[in-house]
Amino acid sequence: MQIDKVHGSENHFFLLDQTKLKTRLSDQELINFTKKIADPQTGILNGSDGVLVVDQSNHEGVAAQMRVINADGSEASMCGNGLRTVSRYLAQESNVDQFKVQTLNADLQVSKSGNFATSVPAFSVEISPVSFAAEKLPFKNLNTEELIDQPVPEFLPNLKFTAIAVPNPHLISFVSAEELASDDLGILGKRLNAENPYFPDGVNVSFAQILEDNKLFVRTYERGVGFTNACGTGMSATSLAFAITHPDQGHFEQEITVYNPGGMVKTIVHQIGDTYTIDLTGNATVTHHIEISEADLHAADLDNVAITETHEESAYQKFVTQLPKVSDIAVKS
Ligand SMILES: N[C@H](CCC[C@H](N)C(=O)O)C(=O)O
Repeated sequence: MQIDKVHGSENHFFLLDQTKLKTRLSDQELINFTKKIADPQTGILNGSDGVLVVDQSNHEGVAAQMRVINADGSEASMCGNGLRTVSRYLAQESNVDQFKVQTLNADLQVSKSGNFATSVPAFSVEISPVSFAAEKLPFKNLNTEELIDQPVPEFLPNLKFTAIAVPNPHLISFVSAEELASDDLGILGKRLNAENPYFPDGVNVSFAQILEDNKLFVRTYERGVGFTNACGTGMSATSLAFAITHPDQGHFEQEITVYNPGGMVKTIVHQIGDTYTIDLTGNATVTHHIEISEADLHAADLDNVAITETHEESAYQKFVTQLPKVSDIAVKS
């Protein structure tokens, strides 16, 4: 049995296709396997932010199903960077470049897009459904039904926050370069993902710096994970918050470039009536193939795996090196 190590913007995952197994891993086995392999101490290849689980879909017109198990064993309703890598995997399996993938709450349109750079394949995925409603995030005890560009001194003084479910929950603040570099994001992220009165299910927290018109840098503290190199749904939700709260700089229906600690993605934010959707485009990189027996998968035993490197990472690193330095862009604006 082969599993892959993949990444989108260096948001790393192991990809497991349950349809290739004689017996599928149960939910408990998936949790055990994820906790083991994703942990840099007990896992392989420095661990990951989680495991992407591919399975059959029984929805009509849908190619397959993707589930997202976070590094701590919790399940996320969506993963934007992960969906791009799952899309690439499915496209290669089926030789089809455009299809739908079932996620926990929605069937999402995906498609192959032009390479991001030489030997850096890229995919585009739909991020939806979007909601601002307190019960959808969910959040409570904030005396508001929607949190859009509002100060919340209980979180941090002097910052404004926007909460968006896409449909996994995100809390976003547009901040200065100094604030971005401070410890505040980690402290707030930890607080809102421990037991707290506001986000009972935890929340992915993103701080964004506006670099120029349609250009952002986003850093995310993820629920179930901690600091990540990049969070696809986070960058998508932040792009939407940008267009809504800074309409002079962030524009609907125009490409937004989002830099992150692991690279860069492109987003386009759409509004049809009062419905929002976001397109997220970025790399879908396979760094390793891993051979593991079916019995070892079920037992979460990683002692006898055989790892082969694909050599795609050097092309990705070259692409990252060619990106403009965020500090240079920020100084220009
Ligand atoms: N990294 C993912 C999101 C994982 C979400 C997860 N941490 C949660 O909502 O629990 C992304 O690229 O969209």
